[in-house]
Parts: sequence; C-alpha cells; structure tokens
Amino acid sequence: MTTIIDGRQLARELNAKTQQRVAQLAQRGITPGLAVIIVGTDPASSIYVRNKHKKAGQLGIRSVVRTFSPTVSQTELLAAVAEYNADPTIDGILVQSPLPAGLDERAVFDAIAPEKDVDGFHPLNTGKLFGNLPGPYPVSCTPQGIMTMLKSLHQPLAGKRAVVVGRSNIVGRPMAALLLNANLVVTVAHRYAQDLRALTKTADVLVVATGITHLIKAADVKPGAIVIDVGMDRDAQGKLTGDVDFDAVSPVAGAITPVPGGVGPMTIATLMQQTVDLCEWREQRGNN
Ligand SMILES: NC(=O)C1=CN([C@@H]2O[C@H](COP(=O)(O)OP(=O)(O)OC[C@H]3O[C@@H](n4cnc5c(N)ncnc54)[C@H](OP(=O)(O)O)[C@@H]3O)[C@@H](O)[C@H]2O)C=CC1
Ligand SMILES: Nc1nc(=O)c2c([nH]1)NC[C@@H]1CN(c3ccc(C(=O)N[C@@H](CCC(=O)O)C(=O)O)cc3)C=[N+]21
Repeated sequence: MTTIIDGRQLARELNAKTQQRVAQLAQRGITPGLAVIIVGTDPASSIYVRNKHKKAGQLGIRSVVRTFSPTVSQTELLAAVAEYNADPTIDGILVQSPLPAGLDERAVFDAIAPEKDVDGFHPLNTGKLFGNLPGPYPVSCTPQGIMTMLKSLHQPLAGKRAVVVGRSNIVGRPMAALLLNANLVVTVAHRYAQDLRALTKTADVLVVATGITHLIKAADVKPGAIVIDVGMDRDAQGKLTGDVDFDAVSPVAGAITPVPGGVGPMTIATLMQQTVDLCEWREQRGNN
C-alpha cells in the first residue's frame, strides 16, 4: 500500500491557516505584501508567477509583480530591490530564479534585506539554517514545503537515512540542511556522484531535484522509501512530469509525491505562509 502524498490537499490546509492569520492581521489594519521580480518571459516562470499572484489574492495578501525585459541592467534590478526594501507595505521580496545570463543573480539576492528575504536566499538566512540556529528566519520555500509534507506522514524521521539528489541553492542544499537539522543522516548527490543508483537505493527518504526527466527508476529505490519528486520536467509528449518515473516507482515506494500535484502547490502555499511570517515578525519588532 503506497501513500500518494497529496500536495494539493496539504496546500489547501496550509492556505486555510494562512488565510486565518491574514484575517487576524486585517483586524489590526495590516495587509501582508509580497513583491515578485521577474526578468524575461520564460513561459514556465510566467505560469508560476501568475499562480502565486492568484493565490496571494485569494488569501488576502497584496502582491505586486514587476516584470523586466531580459535586457534590464544590473543597476535597474538593484534599484527595484532597494525600492522594495524601503517600502513599508512590502514584507516579502522574491526574485524569480534563474536570471538571464549576464546578470549577477547572487548580487541581487544579497541586496534583498534579510528581514524581507521570503525565499531565504540571503547568506545571513542561509547561514542560520546551516548553523541550525534558533529561529525565526525564512527558509527556501520548496524544501520548507517538503518538510511540511514529510511531517504530514506522522512517521519518525530522526536517524533515518536521507539522500538528496541535487545541490542547488534553491532546493538541494537547503533541503539537506533541513533534513540534517531534523536529525536524519544525510547524503547529498550531484553530477560527480559515483554510482548514484547505489546511493539512492540506501535512502529511507529520497528527495530528487535535478531537472532530469525520470532519472529515478524502480530499481533505484529502496522498498518502502519516502520519495519526494521536485522535478518540473517535460516528457516526450511535452507533458509536465518529474525527475522520478512515478508509474514505475510508486509500487515500490512507501510514500511518493506526484507531479503535478505534489511539491509544486506546497511551494506556493509555503511562500504565502512565509510572507505572513515576515509580516508578523515585523509587527512584533515594531515595524522595523
Ligand atoms: N516544485 C518546485 O517548487 C520547484 C521545482 N524545481 C524543479 O526542480 C528541478 C531542479 O531544480 P534546481 O535545483 O533549481 O536545478 P539546478 O539545475 O539548479 O540543479 C540541478 C542539480 O542536479 C544535479 N544533477 C544534474 N544531473 C545530475 C545527475 N545525472 N546525477 C546527479 N545529479 C545531477 C546538479 O549537479 P551539479 O551541481 O554537480 O551540477 C545540480 O546540483 C527542476 O526540474 C526545477 O524545475 C525547482 C524549484 C522549485
Ligand atoms: N526565487 C525563486 N523561488 C522559487 O521557488 C522558484 C523560482 N525562483 N524559480 C522557478 C522555480 C519553480 N517553482 C515552481 C513552484 C510551483 C510550481 C507549481 O505550482 N506546480 C504545479 C503545476 C503547475 C502546472 O500545472 O503547470 C504542480 O506541480 O502541481 C511549479 C514551479 C518555484 N521556483
């Protein structure tokens, strides 16, 4: 009996809690604000940005989206970040990644005020995460959403063996840190991994974030493992699918996330949750 982890349902539950918190803030005259900066018109990114904007509206979060042409200068981008840093109606700033070649993505992330860094990409927030320092601070939304999904299974995780495939700043690295902080024994695999499949086969918790369609097959998974598929890939027919061959792997796994309907909706719900977190923390600090 394999559990299909229903990201849409978990996202609905989380969004309902976020909506209540927004309503409580509204009673004090406060509206959480999210600013999204997107450069270029990559269709996949545009869909994601549109979904975020729509969900924010449904929950009562004020969301502003600023789209720049791919020819925007680094200076213009930094000026937009500085403007939102100084804007008291904005609680969270998200710069859609990746930026087109020629722009210095790291410099843009570093310019976001750490207390408005809703993705947790600023080195101050990443450093806190990797040091397992006491919170609160924002964490990259995709891995944070995955932790919520893992907790929903009500299985003890401490001491379990986790393998994370991928080491990006947005998914793999913060995922590894969160799992380590939750006392799992963590291995991070990447392009240089020798015998990747022998590694993944040892995982009680397997998180795959590579962007390679159906990289993980049934033989690569330990029977009963929890399999989390972060991939947003296209199959030969152009249909949205994951890094895990869901049909082949799901009979082997103990629990597995589908694509779509798994990690994606939870990423958006976590973004909304963290925007409200940032707003509440700011109120507690006295609007600073
Ligand atoms: N659902 C969601 O909310 C989100 C989904 N995504 C999706 O997740 C996927 C990964 O995204 P992201 O982390 O940003 O991607 P990146 O391209 O930044 O990173 C991919 C990682 O996979 C590793 N990798 C590539 N090929 C192999 C291989 N053959 N064996 C082992 N490791 C390999 C790379 O290794 P190396 O470092 O050595 O190059 C790299 O660390 C994409 O499909 C993306 O669209 C991303 C963010 C959010
Ligand atoms: N700074 C930054 N933060 C991010 O979190 C970030 C980013 N940049 N750049 C791009 C990736 C990608 N990403 C997705 C989130 C949700 C869905 C999502 O909602 N997916 C739906 C399906 C959507 C559809 O049907 O097309 C699902 O999986 O069910 C997809 C992709 C966040 N990212």
